[in-house]
Amino acid sequence: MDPTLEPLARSLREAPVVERNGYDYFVHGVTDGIPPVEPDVLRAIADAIAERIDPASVDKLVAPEAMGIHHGTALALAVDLPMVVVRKREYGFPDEVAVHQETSYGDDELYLNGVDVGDRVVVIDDVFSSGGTVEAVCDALETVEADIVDVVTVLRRVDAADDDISHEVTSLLDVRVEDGKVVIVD
Ligand SMILES: O=P(O)(O)OC[C@H]1O[C@H](OP(=O)(O)OP(=O)(O)O)[C@H](O)[C@@H]1O
Ligand SMILES: Nc1ncnc2[nH]cnc12
Repeated sequence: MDPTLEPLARSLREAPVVERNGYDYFVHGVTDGIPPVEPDVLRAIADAIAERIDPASVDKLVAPEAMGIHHGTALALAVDLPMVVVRKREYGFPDEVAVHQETSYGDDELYLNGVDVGDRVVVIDDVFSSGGTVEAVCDALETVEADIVDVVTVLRRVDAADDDISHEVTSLLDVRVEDGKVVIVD
């Protein structure tokens, strides 16, 4: 493991796990904003993602609401790129694209604005679980004919991920939940 991610790994092992619609949902600053996420952890995440992408060949970062936003923001500051938020709120702008998001424990509508034809984008999110959110965001980006350069999530739940998704996803840490605890998978 990247040694700068050790504090993140340590705190994940202590995260409480709650049941959400039959799904083992861990609660952590990275994925939920509670308990507080330490600046060093946020910085280490942004730096580790920055190392995995080539900012010179990217026009915009794209982060889904809500928990992609703090990681997208920290990365945008680190690599000096603009960031678009995929909202759960409809604006009704002429080029808005609406997609349906299905997660491991619920569903919602997502609305993409602010990405143009040919934009080279990197998608950033906190966690890849079933892959439903990444799939919905990528569908919306394909609808506007953006060029999806990379999809990066901080965490990947290897015990929930659907391998049959259309885009390769890079994650900083792979995790699973076992006996009510988060386990880091090497
Ligand atoms: O791979 P999936 O099964 O789609 O799960 C991952 C998604 O689930 C959470 O979003 P959610 O919309 O539930 O909540 P949030 O608004 O707190 O980000 C998380 O932030 C990811 O976007
Ligand atoms: N906070 C969270 N904990 C565990 N799995 C998740 N999948 C999406 N959000 C999650």
